[in-house]
Amino acid sequence: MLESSSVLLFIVFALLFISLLCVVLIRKNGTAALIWHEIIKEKITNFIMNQSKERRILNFVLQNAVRGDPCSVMETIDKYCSEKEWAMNVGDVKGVILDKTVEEINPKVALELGTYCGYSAVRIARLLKAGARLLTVEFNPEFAAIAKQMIEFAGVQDKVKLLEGPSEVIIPQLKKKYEVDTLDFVFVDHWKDRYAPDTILLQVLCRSLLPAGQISNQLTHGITTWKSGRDTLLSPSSAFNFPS
Ligand SMILES: C[S@@+](CC[C@H](N)C(=O)[O-])C[C@H]1O[C@@H](n2cnc3c(N)ncnc32)[C@H](O)[C@@H]1O
Repeated sequence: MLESSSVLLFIVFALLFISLLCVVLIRKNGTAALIWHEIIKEKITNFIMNQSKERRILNFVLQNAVRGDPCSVMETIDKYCSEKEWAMNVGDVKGVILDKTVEEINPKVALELGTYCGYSAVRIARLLKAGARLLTVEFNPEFAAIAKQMIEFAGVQDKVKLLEGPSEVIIPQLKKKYEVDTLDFVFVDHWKDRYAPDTILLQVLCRSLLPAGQISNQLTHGITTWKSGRDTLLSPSSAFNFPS
């Protein structure tokens, strides 16, 4: 009797110790925090609410933002993601750098690789001048559906075309299927392993209209890598031209 109660006591203390260890780890270690928040906690919340995080973000926007006001949509997404759940939007800090680049380049045709919930698409689209357009590429059907609603709610749907599918399939179709002759601005923000191959794909597609030897220079000079190393802005000094 005494033996079994001391075993039970040991288990309780061991569990308490492990829980305490986990809490300290989550607070002190970035990777542990990421695993807890982004994998374990998110999966539990999705299961309990029977709803994805991206759907929760959209619902929060639909309930709290002003329809037809892109800035209100952006602010509401930022509020949700800073107060409730982190999400992989470019966010308000890096968003300011994105804004500056878009304003500086003033693109007629812009391309975004990686739409997610549409945050950066709304952010870019609100700065486009009349007649300019943004093509944004997303291969996850759930994210694409959410982004479409987000873009429409923000009132920028006339400036944004969402192309659903993998970037490596969409990029070669830009010229013929989507009537793109020139790309003035590319925001590369999809999965990291596609950064280089898709950049090369864009290079190859515009090769014949650029003087030999200038392509790599032009691209190297045009690329700004964010501090986090995650997102890349591709803003060549002159546009990407697609050969006819
Ligand atoms: C970091 S998120 C994009 C965030 C978004 N630009 C923003 O700031 O609001 C990356 C997105 O790229 C998408 N993605 C990743 N690889 C892709 C590919 N090869 N083709 C199309 N979409 C891709 C993912 O599904 C994800 O939604």
